[in-house]
Amino acid sequence: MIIMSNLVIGYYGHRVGPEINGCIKTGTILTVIGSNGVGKSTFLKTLAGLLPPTSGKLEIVFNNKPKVISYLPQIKNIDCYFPITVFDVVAMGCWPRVRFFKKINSQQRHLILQALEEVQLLDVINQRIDSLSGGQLQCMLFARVLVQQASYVLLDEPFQGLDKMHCKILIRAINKLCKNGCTIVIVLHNRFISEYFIHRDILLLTQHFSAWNTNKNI
Ligand SMILES: Nc1ncnc2c1ncn2[C@@H]1O[C@H](COP(=O)(O)OP(=O)(O)OP(=O)(O)O)[C@@H](O)[C@H]1O
Repeated sequence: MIIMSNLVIGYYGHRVGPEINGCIKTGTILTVIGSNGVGKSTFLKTLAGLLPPTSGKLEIVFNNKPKVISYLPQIKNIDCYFPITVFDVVAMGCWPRVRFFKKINSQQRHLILQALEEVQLLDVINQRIDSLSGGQLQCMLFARVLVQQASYVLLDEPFQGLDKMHCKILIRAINKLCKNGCTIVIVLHNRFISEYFIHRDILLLTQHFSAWNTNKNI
């Protein structure tokens, strides 16, 4: 569960967007919507621990779950020209457990193959990532998220540039994660995608207020 009390987010003490109060329940999918520049990505970065709250309180409760938060930034912020294969990128999801320069074991290899199968990328496993399409790249990065086996998954516009087929693949994988007890926060521009999520909640951010809504008709 994530509890936010009078949470104000921003950069270097400068406030961005409204004050946020509320709670993200464990095992739910929260979609964050709002106009450009209102602070959706800033909110995710704050949840990921990459930015400190400007003021207010943010509490992330893990209980007995692993203290792992997986964060997938917008694809425009990712260097896709690095000479590395699909397998290697997804294997990076094991790093927190394996540490650098150690070999992955057969169990981890199985996890990587399973994640690539989930997003239907097994056939490009040994390809360099600069040979992938935008949709394949996005799915590969999501496969890395799956390998991390996080308690919280934070996704910034994961459907950006995806066709219908790849959207379906991702929606199915996100719902599966949720069924397995993961808590997921997704920044979305197309709010209608949230209708396909199970156990969903919506957070609307505007310049002046934040509002929660469990029904889709915001
Ligand atoms: N690194 C940064 N340093 C200072 N200000 C920033 C930084 N990144 C973003 N901002 C500012 O914070 C505000 C919110 O940006 P953010 O990216 O969170 O908005 P957003 O709601 O995700 O927008 P979009 O829908 O366009 O992706 C914007 O005014 C932006 O200029």
